[in-house]
Amino acid sequence: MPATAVRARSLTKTFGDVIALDGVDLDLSTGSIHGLVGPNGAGKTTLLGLLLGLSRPTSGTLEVLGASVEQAAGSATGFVDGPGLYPSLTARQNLSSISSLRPGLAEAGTVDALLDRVGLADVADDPVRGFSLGMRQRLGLAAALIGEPQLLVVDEPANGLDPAGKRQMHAILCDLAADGVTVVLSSHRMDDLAALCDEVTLLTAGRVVFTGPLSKLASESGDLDYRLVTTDPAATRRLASLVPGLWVEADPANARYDDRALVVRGPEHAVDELVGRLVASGTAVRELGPVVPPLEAAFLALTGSPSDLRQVSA
Ligand SMILES: Nc1ncnc2c1ncn2[C@@H]1O[C@H](COP(=O)(O)OP(=O)(O)OP(=O)(O)O)[C@@H](O)[C@H]1O
Repeated sequence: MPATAVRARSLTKTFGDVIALDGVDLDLSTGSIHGLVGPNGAGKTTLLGLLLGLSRPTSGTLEVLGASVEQAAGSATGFVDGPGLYPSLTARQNLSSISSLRPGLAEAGTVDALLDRVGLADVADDPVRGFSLGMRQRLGLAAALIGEPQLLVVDEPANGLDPAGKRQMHAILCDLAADGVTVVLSSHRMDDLAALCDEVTLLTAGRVVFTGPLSKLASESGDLDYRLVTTDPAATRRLASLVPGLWVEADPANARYDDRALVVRGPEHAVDELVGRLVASGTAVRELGPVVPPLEAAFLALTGSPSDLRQVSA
C-alpha cells in the first residue's frame, strides 16, 4: 500500500462563477485519521465528493491510494451515509441489499460481523424506519465498510450519537485506522477532531489555511481570552493593569448575575505574571481557564471569524 493515501495538487473545482476549491494541495498518510474543518461553504463537501469520485475537478490532480481517483472510486473508497438507507428494510436487509450489488462481497457472515462491529446486532431484524439518528449513523458506517474500503470518508461522524454511541464510533474509526484504513472526516466539532484526528486541514473559501497536526493548530490560536474568578475582582483589575500586554473586562457572558468573573486577554507569560501577583497579594484564584478552547480559538483566528471580546483596558 502506498505511504500516501491521498495526494492533491492545485485541486480546483468551480460551479459556474463559484470557486468551491481553489488550488488545494493535500497529502494524507495511509492509516491516518484526517479531519477536514472549515466554516459553512468552505468547500469541505466538495472535497469529499472529489475524493469519492462523485464529481471531477475543474483542474489540478487528485490521486487516491496511488491511482487516479476514477480508478479508486467505488472499490477502494467508502462513504458513511446514514440517511441513504431504506427505511422499510431491516438493518440486515439494508446491508445485504448493498452487498449484493457488489459481486463477491455478499456473504451473510460479513453482514453479521459488520452489525456486531457497530453495535447493532440486537436490532438486526428491526426496520430502519424505527431507528434513531445515531443508529442510522452506525448502520451507515457498517454499509460503508462493506467491501473493506481503504479510504473511508465520513461526514460529521458523531452527529446524533449519545456519549456511548460516540465513543463506540470513535473506537471503530480508530480500529480501522490501526488496520491501515485512511479515514477522512469532515466535522464542525472540534472536540471530535481532537479526540480522533492525527492531522487536520482547515479550509476557508476553498483554500487551505492550515494543514498539520492538531498540536500545531492549537499553537496558531494567538493570545487567548481567559475567564478569571478571584476573591477580589477590584484588586485583580488593579494588579492586571500593572502587567504589560494584559487586557481585562467583566465577563460578558456572566455580567448580569456574577460581577466577580473577569475576562483577561494577553500572552501566556503575562497571565502567569498576574497569577503570581494575585497569589503574592493574598487574592485567591478560584477559576482560570480559556473562554474558548485553543483549537476553536485557532479556528476563529485562521478563518477570520470575529472574536467576542471587546478590548477594554483595566
Ligand atoms: N452543486 C453545486 N452547485 C453550485 N454551487 C455549489 C455546488 N456545490 C457546492 N457549491 C458551492 O460551493 C461552495 C462550497 O460548498 P461546500 O458544500 O463544499 O461547502 P462546505 O464546507 O461543505 O459547507 P457546509 O459546512 O455548509 O456543509 C459554496 O459556495 C457552495 O454554495
